[in-house]
Amino acid sequence: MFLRAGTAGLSPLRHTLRPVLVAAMSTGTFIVSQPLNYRSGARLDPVDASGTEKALEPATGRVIATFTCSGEEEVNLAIQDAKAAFKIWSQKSGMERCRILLEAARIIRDRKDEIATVETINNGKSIFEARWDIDTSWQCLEYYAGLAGSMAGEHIQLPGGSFGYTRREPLGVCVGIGAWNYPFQIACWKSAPALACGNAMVFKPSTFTPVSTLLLAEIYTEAGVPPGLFNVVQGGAATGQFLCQHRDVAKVSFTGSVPTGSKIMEMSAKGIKPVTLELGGKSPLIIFSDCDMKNAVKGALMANFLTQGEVCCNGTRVFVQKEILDQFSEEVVKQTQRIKIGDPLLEDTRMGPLINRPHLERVLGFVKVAKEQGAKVLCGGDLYVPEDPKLKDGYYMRPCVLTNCRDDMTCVKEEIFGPVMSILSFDTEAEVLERANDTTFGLAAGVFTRDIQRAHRVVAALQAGMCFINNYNVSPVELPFGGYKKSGFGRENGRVTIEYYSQLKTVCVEMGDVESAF
Ligand SMILES: NC(=O)c1ccc[n+]([C@@H]2O[C@H](COP(=O)([O-])OP(=O)(O)OC[C@H]3O[C@@H](n4cnc5c(N)ncnc54)[C@H](O)[C@@H]3O)[C@@H](O)[C@H]2O)c1
Repeated sequence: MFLRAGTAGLSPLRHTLRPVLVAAMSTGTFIVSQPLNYRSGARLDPVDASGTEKALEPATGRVIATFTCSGEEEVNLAIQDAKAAFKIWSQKSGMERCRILLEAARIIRDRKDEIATVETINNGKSIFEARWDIDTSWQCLEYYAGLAGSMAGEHIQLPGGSFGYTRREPLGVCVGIGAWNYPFQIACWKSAPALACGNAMVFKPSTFTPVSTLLLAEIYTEAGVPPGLFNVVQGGAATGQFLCQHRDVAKVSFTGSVPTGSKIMEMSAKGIKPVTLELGGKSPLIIFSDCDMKNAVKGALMANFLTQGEVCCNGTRVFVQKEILDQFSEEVVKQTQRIKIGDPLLEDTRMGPLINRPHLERVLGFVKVAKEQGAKVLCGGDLYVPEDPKLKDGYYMRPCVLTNCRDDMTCVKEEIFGPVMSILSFDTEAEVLERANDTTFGLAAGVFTRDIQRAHRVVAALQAGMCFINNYNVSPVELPFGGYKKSGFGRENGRVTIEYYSQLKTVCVEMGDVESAF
């Protein structure tokens, strides 16, 4: 299969100058030779640099792209370009924006396999899962396309026939900064509401996963957004800082770690820019003894092992009521050992490699410390070397289940961001709530029980922005997603996100004479 390049909307000159992209889409062969920045509706190399980076294929450890990180001048150009496109886009009606976003959603849906393949190659997650990510990506565009046409203000009657009204207006040029675990999906979850509200966006992917966002940029162009409306700049912290500090940026939406989120907030504070922060977590999953055991076990695996455990909202602190601890642990281990690890492009693989070698070593380090602190490894937690020789330099490990865990252990307190589940036992509802909330994070939480009153009572008491009852880690785009406490603020998805990408203008209209104090 060949990677199809979206070309509609490009000038003939640009089109013919465009280098031929890539390559056979199988593990060990994919190379990106095209530029990875996107501005004015075309791929290009940045005019200045703040270093170079290499992107890897985690399955094999191969370099698939070497790229230049954008310097200050390139960031300026991307933002100026977005400003010009904003002038055109913000004047369009909601229905006009709706049609273009629907077309972009259609193209993503049609190219799902190809985009999922690129995502799998650059991120390492299984192709099975990557297709889910692409589904929640086009669904997000469809959802906000649907809302674009009905965005409206209010009309408020005042005394004497006077009245006021409100206009819901876009913010301007928004910046999106993404993490590496859901590269395409994060770019969609930020850009869809931003564009639906009439904004432009400059997006910076993680340096580990620069590739798939370019496909989104090309798709937006093909669907008919004005050139410059969605630009991509590549780079790390330096490029991110140029974006956050830029005076013409109206808003920053960030997905990543707590320490970086705190820096983003500081930089944005100087320009009084609103920020959305989607940060890390150490979420609790509470399994009561009256649960449906089969579903609770499936829920625990969903809560821990998607994308090799590199998921912000994972329920990694699995609290199990004492009566069922042994039975639950035994079943979880059985299911975990069945997870097929290996080449992420194979249809039956369910766990691919971690993102890179340092991260793999960091995750294995957490397992080592857990053992030293008294945890017992029920399964996994060690390196995995696939039989296929082309995978020997990939970053694989066996998914790990730890038991005998205590609340004060490092593996229970810190975000590991790898396939490591910590099982803790509890006696009472009051006790488990106290312990579940004893964390500085508050992204997600889950509860498995057949007692409907208990389920709602428990989620009401949990300090987390996204709570699941009798399931875990499903992401319907209709539901708002975001954190409490140090997991951030602002929301993505759902109707409420319109509030985070727009502002209200109030207009007060006098129908009589001015009543003056003078
Ligand atoms: N809440 C969510 O929705 C969500 C989703 C995915 C990941 N995450 C979190 O993201 C983290 C993992 O992602 P990561 O390792 O890419 O996080 P990270 O904070 O290291 O990087 C995130 C992004 O910020 C950029 N960046 C780094 N320093 C910067 C700076 N000083 N100024 C501006 N930009 C800067 C990076 O280049 C990258 O694009 C985990 O903590 C995970 O929980 C949260």
